[in-house]
Amino acid sequence: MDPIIQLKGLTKCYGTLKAVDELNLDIQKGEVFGLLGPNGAGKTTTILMMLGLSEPTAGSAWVSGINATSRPIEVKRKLGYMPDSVGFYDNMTALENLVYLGRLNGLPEQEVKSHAEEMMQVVGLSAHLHQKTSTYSRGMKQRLGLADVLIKKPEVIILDEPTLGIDPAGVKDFLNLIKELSVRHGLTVLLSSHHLHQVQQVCDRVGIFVKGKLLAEGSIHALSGNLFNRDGYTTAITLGTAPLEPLPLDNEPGPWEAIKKTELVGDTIYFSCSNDITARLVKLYVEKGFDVTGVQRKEYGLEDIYQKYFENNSIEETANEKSEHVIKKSFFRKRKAW
Ligand SMILES: Nc1ncnc2c1ncn2[C@@H]1O[C@H](COP(=O)(O)OP(=O)(O)OP(=O)(O)O)[C@@H](O)[C@H]1O
Repeated sequence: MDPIIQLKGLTKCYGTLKAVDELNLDIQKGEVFGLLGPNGAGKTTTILMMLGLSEPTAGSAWVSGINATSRPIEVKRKLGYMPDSVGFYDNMTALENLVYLGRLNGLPEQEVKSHAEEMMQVVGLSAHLHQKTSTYSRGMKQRLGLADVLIKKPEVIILDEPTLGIDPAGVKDFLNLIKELSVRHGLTVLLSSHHLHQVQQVCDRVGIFVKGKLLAEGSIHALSGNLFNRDGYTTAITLGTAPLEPLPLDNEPGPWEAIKKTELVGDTIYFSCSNDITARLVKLYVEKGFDVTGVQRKEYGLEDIYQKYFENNSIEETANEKSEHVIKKSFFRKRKAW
């Protein structure tokens, strides 16, 4: 099946600055794709080109087989875009707001109200249909924003930092809702965010952007696998009594040639290996009569993946309040021992 989103050599220059640099990306129908990158990486510029709101310098963006640049109006019918802050008419109720937007989007008069009510139900706001949006919390406004995006029955929704300013419980609910929409309704979701933990929870695949280029793209599992291939597997074994030195394995039968480095720190031995031999190591220590009190196999999460891909890129801090603390936390957080 053809990808629902296809970016082919997509490039955007502002004067001498290449904001987006020959971007190639395919996104399949029903996928939840996470766009990750620091401020100024080119995410918004890419989204604007997909929406047909900005013209590429070179290359093309396709949505449902429609060229976003040459047929922007048709593309907008396929796409729903939710910016990081959604505005409503405060003096109108939530339902009135939605009905108004539905009419603007050309929904037939006989179905606009029932469809708006249905969307309110989908996003969990049925109990607040007739409440003025001025009294809505930030989390409720984001849900209403989603209903607003869904009302025109898009095939793809693009969400820019959708959980900004929502409390942790609200974030969890919102992410679950996105996932559910994707699974139940086959909706394709493009989520632009700095919140790595949230992206990890909800996205099938991620793309890591920096300085207009896509440095890596794939499932978290695949990207994590790449790092294992590059850096190897690490297993930490903690013993009840601190050994004087790691076991000399030279004369033992087993896959020990996989071990590249061994390090003893306190009562924990760290093994860096070319493949995963955790189970064999535990078995060996138990057979030798040691009390094994802890075993940990290093797993790469999205934060590690992000950090690794940025290792050789200097990160410019910006004054953008929106994500400054999140970026700092992700990039400069003291690494754990391993
Ligand atoms: N209209 C414009 N004119 C000139 N430069 C621009 C324009 N829009 C964006 N840029 C520049 O292009 C680069 C990419 O910006 P973009 O807004 O796409 O990044 P972003 O990844 O969305 O960042 P953020 O996370 O801060 O929203 C930045 O260096 C930005 O300053």
